[in-house]
Amino acid sequence: MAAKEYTEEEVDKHNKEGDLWVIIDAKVYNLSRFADLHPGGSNVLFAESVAGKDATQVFFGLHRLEVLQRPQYARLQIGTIQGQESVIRAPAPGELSRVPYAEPTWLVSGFQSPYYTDGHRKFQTATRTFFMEVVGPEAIKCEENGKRISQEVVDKMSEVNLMAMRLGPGKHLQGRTLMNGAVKHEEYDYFHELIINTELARFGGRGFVDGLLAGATIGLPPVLNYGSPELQARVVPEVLSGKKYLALAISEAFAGSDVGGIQTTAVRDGDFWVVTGTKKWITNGTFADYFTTGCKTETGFTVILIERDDRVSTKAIKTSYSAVAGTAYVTFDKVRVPVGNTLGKIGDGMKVILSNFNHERWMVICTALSAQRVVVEECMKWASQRIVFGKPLTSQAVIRSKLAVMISRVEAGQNWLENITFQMNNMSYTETASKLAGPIGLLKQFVTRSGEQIATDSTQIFGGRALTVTGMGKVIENFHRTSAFDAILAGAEDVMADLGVRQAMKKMPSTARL
Ligand code: HEM
Repeated sequence: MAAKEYTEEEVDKHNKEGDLWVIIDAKVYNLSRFADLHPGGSNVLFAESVAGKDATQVFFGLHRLEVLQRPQYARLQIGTIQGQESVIRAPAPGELSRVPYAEPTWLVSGFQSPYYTDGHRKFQTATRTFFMEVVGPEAIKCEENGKRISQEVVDKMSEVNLMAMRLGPGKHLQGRTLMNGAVKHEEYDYFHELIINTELARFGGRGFVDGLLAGATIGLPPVLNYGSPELQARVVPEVLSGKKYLALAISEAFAGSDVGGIQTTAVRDGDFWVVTGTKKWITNGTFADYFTTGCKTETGFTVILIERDDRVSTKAIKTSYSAVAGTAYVTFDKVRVPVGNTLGKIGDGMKVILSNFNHERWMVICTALSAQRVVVEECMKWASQRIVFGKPLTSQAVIRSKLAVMISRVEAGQNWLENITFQMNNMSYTETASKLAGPIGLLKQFVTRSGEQIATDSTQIFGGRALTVTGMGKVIENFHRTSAFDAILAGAEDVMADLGVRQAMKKMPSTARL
């Protein structure tokens, strides 16, 4: 950090080509040599109100704070302004945002919650710190370059048992040290998992949310709940330690939400299944070693764990979100799979898949809501720092009205989510399957419909900046481009809405009349 102090008068003398200083947030920057390299052009820097002056307001109308944190730009700072203190700073690892509605109320000072304990708070701090320090830089890099998450970061996630925790509470956590001891395995509940899902979606990249081994999160539970002890003993440790990767392979070009229509077939040949067919939109499929696969068998629908071999081929599908998710088209060409790899009973695959769907959908709700809250924070900051006609954007009633709707949607979703999470904590796995499928479906469609509205409103607030992949509006651009993923993956929005109502109709008492 440059220690030299200057007065504003001294800085003002450096206001021309070859000798150009500016002040941003009480810090003095020497832009003399940088001016010609400035991505926004050199002439804007020589404007009378900028050269040698305090350019804080104009700077934050055009750049994100992270620009000043990049090493190549941070080193342009040569000192500070005497008697002034810099006030703008990025949150430290683990720190909560103080922007209103940027955090759920349970994390806001002075607010109470019936659901969270001090243990959850401690876990939240440890988890946010971990994500900001270890995962965040990787998230930003991978979202941009489309490369899969590095083994180095996966290894660090395994050290804190992140993958295991993402499967929810259960015996698979026994004997593991969770998030460096921030929670004991017997205390771990769905609110801890909600915290993880919230933290992992805070980096403004929807592709990375799925690239962060979402495939195993949705594909391993069937192994854990329905695999034979031998299969579990081999596969579960490999996947939870990040040594092997796993994907859920249900959807096909032939069938999506209508799981019953799938065409991949498994035919018995002695102690083996011979599996033939294709799967589409398989998250993490490009790099998966195992595929939890929905197959048509003689007696119905059966789920089988298929290990990658030379009869399994995967091809990346170009989607509108980042290739980091490893979305694949998978072809099984007469793959021989031991019958011992069957998950659940033969012909009983629908039960395996349906019970798994609830947790998957709940997870999508958590991450979608978290991403929406990030959008609210971006809009709150932008609307405050963007000056139009001499006033901040927040002075426009139409902007405040959009913020009001956005905030209300996120808060409504959050409250409903916490209620459902509380029920999950107090129901058995089978009870969850029978009682919560409908509410989870309804909540998912509510949250994803909100997401579409939030995408539209935030784009209006950011204007042209929401249309560029980099710069001020990059989070909004990403959200707007990808919010439909949440509305489709794990069950299409309309199907979710319908499921919720159909489940409710089934429970209508025969005694009820107007
Ligand atoms: C330490 C000082 C500065 C640095 C390191 C810097 C760096 C950058 C960078 C990296 C960009 C590319 C866009 C982005 O990544 O956000 C940019 C764009 C720009 N900068 Fe600067 N800048 C500085 C100061 C200023 C100042 C004082 C002005 C005042 C007018 C300015 C005006 C612009 C403009 C107009 C753009 C284009 C913005 C857009 O495309 O939306 N910059 N600057």
